[in-house]
Formats: sequence, C-alpha cells, structure tokens
Amino acid sequence: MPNDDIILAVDAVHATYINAITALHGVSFEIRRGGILALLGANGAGKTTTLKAVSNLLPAERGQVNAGSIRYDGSDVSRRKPGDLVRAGLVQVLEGRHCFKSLTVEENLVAGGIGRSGRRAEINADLERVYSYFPRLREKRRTLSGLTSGGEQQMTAIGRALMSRPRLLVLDEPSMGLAPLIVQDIFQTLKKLNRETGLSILVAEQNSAVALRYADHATVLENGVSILSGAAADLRQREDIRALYLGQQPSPAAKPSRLHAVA
Ligand SMILES: Nc1ncnc2c1ncn2[C@@H]1O[C@H](COP(=O)(O)OP(=O)(O)OP(=O)(O)O)[C@@H](O)[C@H]1O
Repeated sequence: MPNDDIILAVDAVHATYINAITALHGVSFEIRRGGILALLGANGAGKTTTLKAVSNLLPAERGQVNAGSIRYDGSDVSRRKPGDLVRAGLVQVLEGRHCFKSLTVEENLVAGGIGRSGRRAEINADLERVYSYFPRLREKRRTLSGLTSGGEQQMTAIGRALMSRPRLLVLDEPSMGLAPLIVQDIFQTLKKLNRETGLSILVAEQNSAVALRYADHATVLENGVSILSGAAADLRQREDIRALYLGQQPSPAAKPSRLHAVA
C-alpha cells in the first residue's frame, strides 16, 4: 500500500555493473515529502550508484537494478525514462558540477529551463527565483561558467536543476572540493529552499558533519548496504557514528558494534 507522505521509497535494492560487479546489495530508505535525507558513506560505498538508480540512469552506464524497488511519488522508476522523471520533478545534480564552461552562467541556467520546454516569461520568472536564492549567480550572470569559481559552478549546477522546478532534488557530493564557508553557504541555501518551498532533498555526502547538520534524516551505506538509518539529530549524538564518519575519537564506552544493532 503506497504511503502518500513518502516521496521516495527505496526498498532492498541490489545493483550491478556489466552484470558482474555488485555495487549495491540491500539499500533501503524513505524520504518524506518536504524532508531532507543525507546518504552517508565512504568512497565506493555505493552512494553515486544509489542516486543513479533513483533517476533510472544506471542503464546508461551498463548498470542495472537486479532486485528490490524504487518508487518516486508512488510509481516504479524502472518503468520511466530519466527525462520523464525530470518532468515529474525528480531532478539530479550530478557529481562534479557539470556546467557548460563556454556558456555564461545565465545561459547555463536557461538551458535547464528549456529542458522543461517553458515559455520565455516563465523562464524569466524562474531565473529571478534562482537569483533570489543565489544572489552570487546574478552578479556573475554574464560571466562564462568556465571562468567562475568552483563554488559558483556548483551553485550554477544547482540553479540549473531548480529551473526544472523539482519536487525532489538529488545532489551528489555538493561539497566536493569546496572551501568550508562555501559549503555552508550552499547547504544553508538548500535548507532555505526546503523550508520555504517544501522541496524534498536527497543528498549524498562524504562530508557527514555538514550533511547531518542540515538533514532531517540520514542513511549510512557501507559496502553497498544501508547499515543504519535514523534522525540526523540522533546520529549526530552517537559517538560510534562520530568516530566512524565524522573523524572524531570515541570515548572508551562507545562500541562500534552498536552501529549494526540498530540497523
Ligand atoms: N560505471 C561503473 N562500472 C563498474 N563499476 C562501477 C561503476 N561505477 C561504480 N562502480 C563500482 O560500484 C561501487 C560503488 O561505487 P559508487 O561510485 O556508487 O560509490 P560512492 O559511494 O558514490 O563513492 P564515491 O564517493 O567515490 O563516488 C564501487 O565498487 C565502484 O567501483
């Protein structure tokens, strides 16, 4: 029985590449409408594969979901083309920012709007909305993206995704390679969008400290398996999590084995 309150339900997903390499073997989590879920885990834990599975992008990389199910807004994503999912509001900001470097910031943003086949007046209204959330992009609107900073390119990539009017925004490591103040700025803006517009967010991050500060819930992946899910505030308090994922030393009383007990 689908639960209307859940925008994304990932249930016991297994995924492989080229029918040989197992990347996921048991990933489950749910995102409530209007929620922010952080997907945490080390390099190679399966975060990117999970996000690609959610947008049905694995076949383009000779990958596939072999078992389990992913439902966006109640419908099975494996039956929908990635473009259909974007039109339905499931929009992804891929790892690595992916701006068109020889286009201006504004041209990059407009390219996102065209994907939605919007009219010019609508596109202008959407541009204004993006600039109101990222004032820095307004200042740089006539600058070639290739000449902007890493942080501005990440904002442009997020802004372009916003031009498609997402209901669930999926981000892969938005903090990667950026200075802490810029990362904070980007996460604060995402949180503001979430609060003011009800945008649901799924964000994969190796930077667990910052992700747990802004997310409502988090799921931890280890070697392709979701080993733990919970409220971000609770996970932030747990010494074993802090030791394993936030780079802090546990007190002698904190036993990492508790991690699996709650999974
Ligand atoms: N295109 C691919 N072809 C084959 N194997 C892949 C491919 N992409 C990822 N993998 C493998 O799948 C597993 C999960 O990788 P994935 O990129 O999903 O992890 P991740 O948590 O996102 O790590 P990272 O932070 O490095 O992106 C790894 O073992 C990886 O080598």
